[in-house]
Amino acid sequence: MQDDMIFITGAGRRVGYALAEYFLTQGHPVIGHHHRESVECEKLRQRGALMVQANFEDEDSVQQMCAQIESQCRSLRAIIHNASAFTKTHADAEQALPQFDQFYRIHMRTPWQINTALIPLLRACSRVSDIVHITDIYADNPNPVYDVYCASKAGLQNLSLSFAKQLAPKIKVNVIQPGPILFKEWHSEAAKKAVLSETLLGFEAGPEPIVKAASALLDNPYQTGAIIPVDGGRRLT
Ligand SMILES: NC(=O)C1=CN([C@@H]2O[C@H](COP(=O)(O)OP(=O)(O)OC[C@H]3O[C@@H](n4cnc5c(N)ncnc54)[C@H](OP(=O)(O)O)[C@@H]3O)[C@@H](O)[C@H]2O)C=CC1
Ligand SMILES: Nc1nc2c(c(=O)[nH]1)N=C([C@H](O)[C@@H](O)CO)CN2
Repeated sequence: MQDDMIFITGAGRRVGYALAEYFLTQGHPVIGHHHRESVECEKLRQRGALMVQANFEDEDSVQQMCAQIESQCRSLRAIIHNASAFTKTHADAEQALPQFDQFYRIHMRTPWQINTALIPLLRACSRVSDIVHITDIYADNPNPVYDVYCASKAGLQNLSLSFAKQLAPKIKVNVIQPGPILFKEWHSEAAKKAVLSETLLGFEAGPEPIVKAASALLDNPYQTGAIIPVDGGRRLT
């Protein structure tokens, strides 16, 4: 059983993996969630992280993951909700309707289910503990091409504010809103160029700015209910 662990969802790749690497390097015990196995998962295991698997569309899978965490962890320093799906809304309504379930489950129901199950471990932390939800600047100002995704991120953002009200002062709850952090492999060069032309600072950030924002939130004793854009100014254009 370990104390004051940091639990990161979607830790098997990209931003989530960068977060797990950083907090391990800072000396924190880390629990990393993954949906699919990856080379990065094995690297985290080799560094001593506890890796847990779950499909966030399946509430039983999530419940089993939470039970596994409770059996191996005496307290949590933080939960960072990073896991997410990202697809355009299908043009065909019949294909779009299942996306509502997918995004609702991954972005709203599962973060709520995890927080609710693991609040006792957050309260058992030796100091004030944290929940960080990673949403999107699109939660405030949606891109209609991704309307269902955006609405689910807005729902997560609103849930975050309820958790902040419910859990203070022992647990802080904050939101990070990324902008163009890491494109997908399916983004065309033209699409990337268009996005960055609308981004004041003009470059694809990489995961480090999100790591910096998460670390700053955990270190700041006087932020809860905060919503922090990390977007190169994209939300202003
Ligand atoms: N990348 C960007 O430019 C931006 C990112 N964001 C947000 O930042 C966060 C990190 O972004 P990024 O690293 O690109 O995220 P990814 O798109 O790479 O997804 C993160 C993880 O979510 C997990 N995931 C997807 N579906 C499921 C599922 N059904 N059950 C469990 N886990 C699942 C995946 O796990 P696995 O790999 O194990 O399958 C994946 O590694 C996300 O919340 C994203 O919405 C917001 C705006 C911009
Ligand atoms: N889960 C994800 N959410 C988002 C991603 C991503 O890769 N995974 N990417 C974006 C876009 O790249 C956007 O930031 C650039 O237009 C948004 N959300």
